[in-house]
Amino acid sequence: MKIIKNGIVVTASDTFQADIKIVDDKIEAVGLGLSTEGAEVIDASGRYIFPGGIDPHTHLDMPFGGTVTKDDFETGTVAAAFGGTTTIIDFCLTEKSKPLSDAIEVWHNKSKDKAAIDYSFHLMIGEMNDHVLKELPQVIEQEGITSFKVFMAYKNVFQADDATLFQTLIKAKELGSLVMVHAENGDVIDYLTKKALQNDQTAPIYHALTRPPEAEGEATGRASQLTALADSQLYVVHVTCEDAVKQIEEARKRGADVWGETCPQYLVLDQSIMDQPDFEGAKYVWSPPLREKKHQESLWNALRTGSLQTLGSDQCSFDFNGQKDLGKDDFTKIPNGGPTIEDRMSILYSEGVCKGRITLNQFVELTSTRAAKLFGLHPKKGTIAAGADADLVIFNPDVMRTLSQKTHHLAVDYNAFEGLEVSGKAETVLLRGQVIVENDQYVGHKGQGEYIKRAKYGHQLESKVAQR
Ligand SMILES: NC(=O)NCCC(=O)O
Ligand SMILES: [Zn+2]
Ligand SMILES: [Zn+2]
Repeated sequence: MKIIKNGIVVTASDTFQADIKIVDDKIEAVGLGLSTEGAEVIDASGRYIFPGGIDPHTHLDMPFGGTVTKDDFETGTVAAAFGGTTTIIDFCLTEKSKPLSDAIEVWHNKSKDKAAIDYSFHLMIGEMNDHVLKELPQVIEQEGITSFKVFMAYKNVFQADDATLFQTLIKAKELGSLVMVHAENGDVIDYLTKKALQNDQTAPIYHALTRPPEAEGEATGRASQLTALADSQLYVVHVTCEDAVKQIEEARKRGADVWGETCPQYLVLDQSIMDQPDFEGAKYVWSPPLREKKHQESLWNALRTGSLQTLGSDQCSFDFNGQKDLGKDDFTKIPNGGPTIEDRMSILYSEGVCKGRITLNQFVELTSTRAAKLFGLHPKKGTIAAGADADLVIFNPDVMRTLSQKTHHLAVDYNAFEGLEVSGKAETVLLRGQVIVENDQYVGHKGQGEYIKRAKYGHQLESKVAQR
């Protein structure tokens, strides 16, 4: 038994002083003056206690562009734990010609006995056909995978057509699951990319210039309309720009169930960083790309007003030396993505809460509670309440630190936020009642993270349509 004493408990709805009693892997009680008899006491004076972070968007040990992400389920989840994240949902990539179960087995093999924190999978749908339709109910019932990802971009690689997206929306509704989209117009991007290369525009900045905000806005609007037509629900991953935010806001005003996620890189970095000499811009090649600075204000407003509901990391790291440089002479060959899993929560706390853009409770909602609800993990995860898993972060708001590759816990050879000063630090992290980070050390063990089967219909509880 453990008692965390004297901390300030913060949930998505409340902030209050209380002790937390933990028995085995669960929270047994939250209240003032809990008896410490026979308990191991953790003093949290002057600290906040947050529910463990839930990162709904990661790519660990993922093949992409002829290489594989540098961070895998071991290094990536240890780094996540240092940042206060105790659950991730990783994207399981499928191949069109193979059964879905093959891909899921591959992802289990990548993660089993490796993950330091709890984990689950979303499943990519590349093409809708009779085999997929037949397999989906089993995937949901046996694997507890209740969310499906459709890529509207990456032509000739992951991109699915509108018929696939539409049928996935219809089927997901029938099966109580949620469709997620990477919303960019892949055909337009393909055309712009080919034109750029014909004009010898090969540097990293052209990655951004060939993927304009309009291409994201158009795809977001199209996916939202198809969702309304299918009377289904949609979660838009990595929203980067005003164009896409507007589409989500309009869809929500019309009463549609469209939710959106943004990521820390889009909140604090802008496109100008990609136009550096010596190929440095390759470190910041994401899809969708970093935008002009003006878009950051739209994203912050959307987080504050509830038009965007979650913060994912989109962790997808490649070394600068030896991986990003595959695209030295051609930006289309730079593997897309960056290291963000560890700093996701710190950046939102420091840039969001400390700068008065969001409240403490919104911080918890955006980094944990809403993802738990939308993806069928709540109330086991995402809150501090009797009966929930004791996934907890004891957070010191008074520490100032500088984000850097020298001090991060990822394997990748650079930090996307190098030099950024942040306030606050996840000092002690508990996973299901066990301390896994304390005194700047990882004290858990490899494979401690468990695979989580998620519930169906979680997002329906958040549904505007269902509420009506
Ligand atoms: N975002 C990115 O650039 N890489 C990861 C794959 C994806 O999410 O599209
Ligand atoms: Zn994506
Ligand atoms: Zn992603």
